[in-house]
Formats: sequence, C-alpha cells, structure tokens
Amino acid sequence: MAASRQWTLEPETEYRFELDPDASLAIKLVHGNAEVFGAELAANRPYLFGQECKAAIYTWQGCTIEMSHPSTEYVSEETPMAPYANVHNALEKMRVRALRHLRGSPVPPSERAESTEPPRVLVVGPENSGKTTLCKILTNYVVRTGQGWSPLLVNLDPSEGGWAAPGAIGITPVHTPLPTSTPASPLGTAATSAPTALSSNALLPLAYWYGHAETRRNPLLIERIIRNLGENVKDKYQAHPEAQVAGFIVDTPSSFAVGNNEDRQRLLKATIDAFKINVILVVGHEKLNVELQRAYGSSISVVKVPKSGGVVELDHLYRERIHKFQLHTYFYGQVIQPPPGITSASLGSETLSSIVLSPSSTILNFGDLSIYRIGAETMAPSSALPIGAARAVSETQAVAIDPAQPGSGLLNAVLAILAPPANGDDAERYDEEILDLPISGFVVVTKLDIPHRKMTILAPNQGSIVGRTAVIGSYEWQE
Ligand SMILES: Nc1ncnc2c1ncn2[C@@H]1O[C@H](COP(=O)(O)OP(=O)(O)OP(=O)(O)O)[C@@H](O)[C@H]1O
Repeated sequence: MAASRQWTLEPETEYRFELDPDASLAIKLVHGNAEVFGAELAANRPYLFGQECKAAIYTWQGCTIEMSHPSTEYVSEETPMAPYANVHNALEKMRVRALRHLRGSPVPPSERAESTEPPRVLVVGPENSGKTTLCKILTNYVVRTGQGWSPLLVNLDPSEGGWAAPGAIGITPVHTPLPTSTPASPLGTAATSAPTALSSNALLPLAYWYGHAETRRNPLLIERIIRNLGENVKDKYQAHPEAQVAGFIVDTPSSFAVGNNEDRQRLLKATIDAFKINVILVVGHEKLNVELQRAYGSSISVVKVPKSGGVVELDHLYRERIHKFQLHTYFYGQVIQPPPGITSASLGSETLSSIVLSPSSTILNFGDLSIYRIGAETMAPSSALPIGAARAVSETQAVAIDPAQPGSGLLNAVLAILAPPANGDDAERYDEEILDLPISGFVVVTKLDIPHRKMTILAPNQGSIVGRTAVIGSYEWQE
C-alpha cells in the first residue's frame, strides 16, 4: 500500500478511527487476529472503509495492522469487549440448552432448573450508546461459532436504515458476519437493493415501511409494524424448530430509552410481546436499568452492560448525510474511491467492482401506481393535541394521494413499493391492509408532468411496478 503505516496492537486493545467526508481508509491485517465489531478480518487483504465511517479494529490476542491513510485515530486499552463476550457466552449457553431440549438430549443435573428457551434479546439505551454496535458484535459472534446458527437481527430504529432505506424497519436472518465498511449499510447489504441480491452475503429482510426517522412522529404506526413483524417472523424464517435456537437480537431507537414516557412504555411492551423477549441488555444507563428491572425483572433477565468509550456522538447533520448516502447506495451501489495505491480491496466481504448498480428511470402514467400516505401529512404526537380534540385523519389511516394535485409532496419523494396483497382486489379491506404489507422495494419520483399526467420514476432495477401500491413517507431524494 502506498504511504502505509503499521500499528501493533497489544491483546485486548482496539484501534479506533473516524473518517472525514470524502476520505477513505484501507486496513490490512498483517499479523495476528483482529475483528471489526465482531467480524473477523482475513490476513493480507485490504478492507476499505469510507463515507465518514467510524469504527474500531479490536484484537483479543494482539495483532499488527497496516493502513493506507492516517485519519482521526487512537488506540484504546479500555474497551467493554470482555463484558460483551461474557454476555455472548451466556446467550450461547441458552442456545445450547434450547437445542438440547428440542432434541431431547440429556440435561446435566446442574442445569435442570435453567430455562430451555432460546435467547430473545432486546438492546436498549440512550442515543449514541453503541446499541447497534453491540447488536452487531453479538450477531457476528453467533455466526462465527461455526454451529450453523443464524440469529434473527431485528432493526426497530427507522433512522438506522438497516438493510433497506432509512424509514424502514425489519428483521433478517444473519448467516455470515455483518461487515462494517460504511455507515450507509450499517447492518450489511440487503437483497432489496435488487442487484446485490446476487451477492453471496446479501440479507433477505422482512421489512415494513414506517417512512420517518423519529418514532414520535407516529407511534401507533410503528407499534403496529412491530406487532406485524412479531407475527410474521415465524412463518417467514422459523418454520423449522431448530431455526429458532439462535434466537433474536433486537436493536431499538433511543426513543425506547428516553423521552415521552407513555409512547416509550407502549413501544417497549409491544416489542417484548412481539418477540417474547427474555433478555434485556441496557447499555450504559443506570436509571433505565433500574426502571426495567422493576417493570420486567420478575420474568425477564435485565442486564446492564457498559457503554464503549469509542462510541462517537453522531449529530443531526451527520445523520442526514448518512441517510443521503443510504438512499444513494440503494440505487447506485457503494462507490468509494480507494486511497492511492489500492487497486483491489474489499468492502466487507464484497469486492469493489461487484457493488456498482445501474438503476433505471421510467415514465409512468399517474394511474399506473396507487400512492398513499399513512396518517396526516404532519403528525404531531397525540399528547400535543388540545384535550378532547380528535385528529381529522387517524395515525393509521391510509390516505390516497392524487399526483395531479399541486403540493402533493410527491416530487423527489422516496416511495416504498409494497408487496402485492394476498386478498386480491377487495378495495374496502385494502386501505386497511396497506398497513400490514411488507416492502418489496423503493423508488423515487424524480419528475412530475401534471399537464400530461405522467411521472418519472427512478427504480433500482427494470422490473415493472405498474399496478402496484406505493407509500410516501417524509424522506426526500436530494441528488
Ligand atoms: N469502539 C468504537 N470505536 C470507534 N467507533 C465506534 C465504536 N463503537 C461504536 N462506534 C461508532 O459510533 C457510532 C455510534 O454507535 P452506534 O450506532 O452503535 O450507537 P447507537 O446507540 O446504536 O446509536 P443511535 O443513537 O443512532 O441508536 C457509530 O458510527 C459506530 O460505528
């Protein structure tokens, strides 16, 4: 690598870095072992990071790494990896017991009183406490055990983007370690961005469209989606009982930990019910830990885990830039200019050339797509309404949008295309059913021609969407 530098890391330390906008970084493991949030690095292969990525290379036994490009960087000897590994070991024991129980294998006397349920883990904590990172580490550790277990990773943070676009929440079985290359795909690449479906490690999520970054915008809708996820996950991924053994890891938005108490309690309860949560990990928040111990401690193990000093405070503008990257990546793939001297490198487990996509632009008639908005255009929380006041449009009502109407909000809007309904054309039930349909992909309205009643649609592939149902949220395409 050109202008490369080497760092030797002592055992149980990590090299942390933050990238500036437009900077990229290639890191190669020269010697020893190392991992990025639980995903192991292969030796002598440059891994590329970009798009303002902030991450850490951790080593259990010590290593030498080489990097192409200096950035904000430091080595830390204080990490919470030992307690995180302890949590993983405890969860692993639950999986072993669950499998033994399923297979009717003998149980050691010391474990007869223990539960035989697989771990169904809820991770909660305030903003920037490292919840997503902890979920990734725990997931990657399960996949690495070589037992063939595929945990179900649930992303309930609509601003995270998960495996689809920002505004979506969903669930996916994870079969191979989740890469950390850019914040645009914090949980790996989804097969919903159609062409990467061909790649070997694409995730196949069950995703629903919430459409906004903040849960307080429409808590009733997000609650309904959470319950839908819980109901449908079994049919979709867990038909075989042994598929349930790896359990769930549920990542949540910070609004589950702080903020409006009533909504927060409702969403927590909905999640605990939907996924039959039996372990709650509270990341670095004493008060929340005590609160959850009191509320759920009799039936659920509530465990406080430390926050990593490496977690970076992400501000609002950074999050907006990441949403833009995510949408761009959904349509165009991951394009990162490697640092000088790097010609072949990997983004996670993908090679650089495999992840450039070519979206298509199509002109549709207004009548070709049925477009809805869920709830009113601006949804203030119910608690903000005057006492006794009712909304003109309820939070979970699907309202049809007429593209010919000036101010429809459609120009540059990101639309989720919904999976076709199961119940055919029963129009009356249909409005209701829209809320319960998963996403099959996303498009953007790039041009509206009202006089000719036509619109130009950017889609990730060339499949026809004529006759489909789309839902608008509050995300805009800003290219
Ligand atoms: N040990 C570490 N070293 C360097 N960067 C880290 C480390 N741990 C986490 N980060 C980075 O800090 C940022 C915030 O972490 P993360 O997304 O896990 O927090 P969160 O609590 O899930 O955030 P949110 O409030 O958005 O839900 C991410 O960019 C992540 O990659």
